[in-house]
Amino acid sequence: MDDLLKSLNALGVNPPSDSQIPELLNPEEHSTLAKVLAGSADDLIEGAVLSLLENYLRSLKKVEDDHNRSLNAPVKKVKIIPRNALLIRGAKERERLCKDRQAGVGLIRQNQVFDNDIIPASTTPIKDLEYIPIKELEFPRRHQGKYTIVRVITNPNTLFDLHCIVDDKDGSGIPLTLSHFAPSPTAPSDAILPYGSIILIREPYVTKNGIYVPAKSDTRILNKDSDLVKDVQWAFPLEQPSDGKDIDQLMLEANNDNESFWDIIHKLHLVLDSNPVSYEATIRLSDVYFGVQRFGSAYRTAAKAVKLSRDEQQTSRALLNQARAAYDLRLFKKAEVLLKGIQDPELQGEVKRLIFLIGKRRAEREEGIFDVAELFQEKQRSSVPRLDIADYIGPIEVKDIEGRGRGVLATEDVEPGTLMLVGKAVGTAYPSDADERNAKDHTTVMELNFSNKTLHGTAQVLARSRISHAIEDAPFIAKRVLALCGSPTEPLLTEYIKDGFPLTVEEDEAVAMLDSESELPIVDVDPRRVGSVLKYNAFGHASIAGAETPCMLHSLPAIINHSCVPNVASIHLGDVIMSRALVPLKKGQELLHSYVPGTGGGSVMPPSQQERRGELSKHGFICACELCSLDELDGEAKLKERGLMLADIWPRLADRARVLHRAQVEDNKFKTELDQLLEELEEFVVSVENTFSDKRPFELKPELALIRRTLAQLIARRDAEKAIQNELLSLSALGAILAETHNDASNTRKFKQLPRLQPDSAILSMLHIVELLNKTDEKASKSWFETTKWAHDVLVGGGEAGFFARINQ
Ligand SMILES: C[S@@+](CC[C@H](N)C(=O)[O-])C[C@H]1O[C@@H](n2cnc3c(N)ncnc32)[C@H](O)[C@@H]1O
Repeated sequence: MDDLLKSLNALGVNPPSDSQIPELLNPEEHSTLAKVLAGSADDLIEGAVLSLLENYLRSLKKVEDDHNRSLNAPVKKVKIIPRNALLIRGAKERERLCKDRQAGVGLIRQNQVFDNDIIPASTTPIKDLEYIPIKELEFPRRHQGKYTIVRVITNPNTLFDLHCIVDDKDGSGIPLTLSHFAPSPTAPSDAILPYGSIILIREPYVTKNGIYVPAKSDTRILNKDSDLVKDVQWAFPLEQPSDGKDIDQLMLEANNDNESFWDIIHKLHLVLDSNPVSYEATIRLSDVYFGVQRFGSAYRTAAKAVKLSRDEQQTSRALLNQARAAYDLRLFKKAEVLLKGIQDPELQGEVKRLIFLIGKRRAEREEGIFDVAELFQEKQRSSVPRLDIADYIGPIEVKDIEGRGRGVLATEDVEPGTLMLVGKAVGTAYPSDADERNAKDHTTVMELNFSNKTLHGTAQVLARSRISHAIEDAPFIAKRVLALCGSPTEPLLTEYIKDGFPLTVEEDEAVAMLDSESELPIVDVDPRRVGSVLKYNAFGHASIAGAETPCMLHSLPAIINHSCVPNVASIHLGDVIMSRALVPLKKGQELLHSYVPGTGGGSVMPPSQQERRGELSKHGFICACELCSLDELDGEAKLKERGLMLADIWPRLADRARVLHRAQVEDNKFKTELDQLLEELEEFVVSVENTFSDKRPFELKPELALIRRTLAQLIARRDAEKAIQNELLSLSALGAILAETHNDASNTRKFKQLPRLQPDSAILSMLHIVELLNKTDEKASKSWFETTKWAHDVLVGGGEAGFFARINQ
């Protein structure tokens, strides 16, 4: 990949964007991609780009073939390479990576993963394994029943995978690759696995390139005084790795807020290596962990700082950090206890603020009281929003549902608009999280798995790593991830589902895990299991085409099963999902929302049955919802005809409509074009309408909604009445049922049933009706405005303040 990028750069051509990456792998897309990448450059450049893309695919094929060959090679003993040669090789690799990083503007990193189905993570407990030294390892094979212990002797390189040279107590050296080890591609590996770290590797898998560890849970980082290594005599001593900087200098740099969090963490580790009892370095380390969302580490480090503190002021400051971390981990009782211990008068303001926030979070958790308007604003303030809210579980329960695994049911009859549940993501990855070091250093990760032919983009890879690391940081969240399904055919992990829902751990138990003096109870987190949980449960994992969208996992919302016509409106606010009843739900009725992008909101053409089936195919079920049954009535031929019309004719009509809708000057040319387009749109509506069977008993025809709305926008200049009719038809197409008295100005709830799909588009249609009526019938307009606010409250929540916060966005 680097070669491809360098060659494109030499031609003066931009690298492919996140969303263009999948096209690199599809030879049929190459000519279009070459055209787009070459832009207005001449044909010669376009031809050169095309041949670069073809070469790239050929080189990938070669990598795949080499890999497959190596898997079938006869087993041999590893060759022990002289230690010096290995050290030089390690240093060179690192130098190359540093250079790449420095030149890293627009850098795309490719990460080809081969392991998935071939090398599963080890599950054998360490006590059942026997030690094996490096010199007895063989390749290619997994050493079942064995473990080895190695020591990092070169500073590692990273890109999720971590590469370094290690030796064992006999002094034999070998390259080591640790898969999924880094939480981010820009995190300096020295912060994650400092030089000198001692690692136990369960059932090591060895290839011709050295030891390859497929899952982080196959390793344990051992303390130097651990029973397994404290008496070991290492054949070679370690050299001091402080990059030649003295401790004061490192501490000074670690206090610089302009440095990246991971760089600071690295420097603080070096300081603490030479002075483990430094309060200053420990408290600073706990500060910095908040920035990388490591609240468990922040908590434990702050607790250490409390012990190291030398006066009241230092103790108070460390207690405050520990309380903040407990708050972030939603351990409110513990946070309150810690806050009570803070004596420093200067910190009382912050103590009060945290007590206030705890009260707010409790009201959210216990009573479902949320300030939606404030959440909208908070979301707007950040490009990578992570909102401060508590989860809420409304009148719902989780039960097994025949043919669907588990599902979420209402525990009482509820009215539309009732808040059913609110969930904050267990882990969130925004593609730009990969650029934390420097905004210009755009890192795109493409992970291509040859064995199962899947391709993951930056956010998806990041989410998997981050969630795996988050579990390690706060092991009590393991359940919230690993109790979710890993695929429609794989069994659930019994140890995580045995206590049922809501997948939380009692606060005292969680605190005991964090406070434990011994090493933390280790949860076996196989990042590949986390990856498959994400694939079937995360929002933003739908397809690689969503490479630029965030990827996030919400444990309870993930249990809601799918319908193309939802009965709950699940809205996304940053990393939060709020689900409200969209129809009156009966006790025992199953909550259903849509897994298919485009059914939730925005002015996009709702997906056709074929597109919905495509999106759902990985889930292994054929949807039999209301809409799918209606589409069945249309028959194959008509569905196909509709699909073709929408793919071929609609985009061009929509483009022309967009231009005319925005036009400022209404000259003769504009008028002729508008007449013509209106005529074509009316004809198009009729043709699309004809693809729906007469047997459909109601108006749910999502594909007509956007066309009707577009027509309404254009026709409004000519005929307000007709525009209103089209908006009403658009709402019906989204599943709304109008009240018989919807013309009546005194009726502020114009619907028997609110739209079931695309709530945002529906709100826009309603606002357009308000605007159109305002010119002719102020009373009716006001009444529709009240309806719109009510509809917004039912669909999205937040009352009037929420409505205004949202439409002002
Ligand atoms: C996000 S999970 C939903 C929770 C899941 N039922 C469970 O027990 O963990 C998605 C999986 O649920 C199942 N599922 C969801 N909606 C379904 C439906 N309408 N019909 C059948 N299975 C469904 C599929 O196995 C799908 O892969």
